[in-house]
Amino acid sequence: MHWAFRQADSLWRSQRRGAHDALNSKTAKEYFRYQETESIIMLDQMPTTPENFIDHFQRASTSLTLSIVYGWPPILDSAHPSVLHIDRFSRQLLVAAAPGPFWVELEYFKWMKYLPRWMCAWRRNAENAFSHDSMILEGLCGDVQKQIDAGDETKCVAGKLLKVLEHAGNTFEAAWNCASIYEAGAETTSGQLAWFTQAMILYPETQRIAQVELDCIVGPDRLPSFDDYNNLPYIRAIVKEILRWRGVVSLGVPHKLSQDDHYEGYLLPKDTVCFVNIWSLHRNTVVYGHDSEHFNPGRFLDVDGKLDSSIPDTRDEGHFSYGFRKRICAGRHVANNSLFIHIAFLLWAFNISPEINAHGSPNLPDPFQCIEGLTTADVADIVAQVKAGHGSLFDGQR
Ligand code: HEM
Repeated sequence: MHWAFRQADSLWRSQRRGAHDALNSKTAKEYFRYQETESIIMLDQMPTTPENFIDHFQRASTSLTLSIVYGWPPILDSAHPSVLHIDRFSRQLLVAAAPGPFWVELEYFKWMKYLPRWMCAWRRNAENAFSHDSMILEGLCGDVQKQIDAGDETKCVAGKLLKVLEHAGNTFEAAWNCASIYEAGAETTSGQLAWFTQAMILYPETQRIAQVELDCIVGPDRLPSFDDYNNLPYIRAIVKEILRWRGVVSLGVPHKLSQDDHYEGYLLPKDTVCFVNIWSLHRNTVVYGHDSEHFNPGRFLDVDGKLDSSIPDTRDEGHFSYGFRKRICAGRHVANNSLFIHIAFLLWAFNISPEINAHGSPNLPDPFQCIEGLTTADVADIVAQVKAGHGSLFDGQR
């Protein structure tokens, strides 16, 4: 079902090909417009309820993924049923993927699969969640299929995958395949933004360096955009460092060995479930230096301030948060772009600082009010002008 956990068989290969077509570095540029729109909405809404910053991040990430995967217009409400659904779906997945009740039948107590259903709460929960989710996901894909049948040109990922998988005659797989992208893309990006907020509070000097860069390149009279990408190396270094310092998938995605393997004299038998300790790799002082525990975007810049992420085996990412080799995250270009533009917008518009408590000292790091103030009084005006210019993108919201 969820193809991040699927064996690398022929169906996985065709899904991966479809996802590559839809999410590769070149195609990812087609989504710039959506990503900028989500940043504008975030800037517009954040000052009203800055304490709910995580809700704003979740709304933006879910809305973007729905646009990319199913071609939806932006959703504006962080309590929209789709935001809540993706949140519940991801939590279920985390529980199912972690060693625990859902592994009993699969791995260690195989005899338990012969127990009657009424004795197995884990099986009932999994089956109920599966039927419920399948219904929602098939509905989402079904809407796209109707558009295709009506002859509408749809550029969304679901449209592309439905065409690829049509040959295999497997629309149910297409529904789960799209859902895997939808799920993989939403919570991860918003989680990274939450860690970004914490980094800005704990390392205010990095926030100031980034804001000086934004002042020089963007200035106060317009919003940042992807056209500034090459001229904002420090913001791009922040993206890499957030993923290294506090990657949201710090133990990777568990995979089963397809054959016996040997590591440092140990036999790892076929079917062993393996995790990669990415957290530990990111604290390797030989690779990242003696300050590897700390948040320091400067580690990704050379002496001329240019981006330098030449860490072996990371496909130029400079970290392992997107996984490895043929299973590497299919959406990493989209994720990097989202993080870049959201972070540029947030630091252009706001100072992120901790709440000061009744004793005059900051509440670090939690609980905290993250947004203390706008960097310039004109932010609201500029956002309003840009929203007016982007009129069509804000039409037909769900
Ligand atoms: C900061 C955000 C993200 C992080 C940290 C992240 C991380 C990961 C990791 C660790 C994997 C598993 C790699 C493995 O199996 O070893 C993965 C797989 C995947 N990710 Fe991401 N991801 C992010 C965002 C996205 C986005 C935005 C999308 C899509 C729009 C996406 C789509 C996928 C897909 C489809 C897979 C399954 C690939 C496969 O098994 O072949 N991810 N991601």
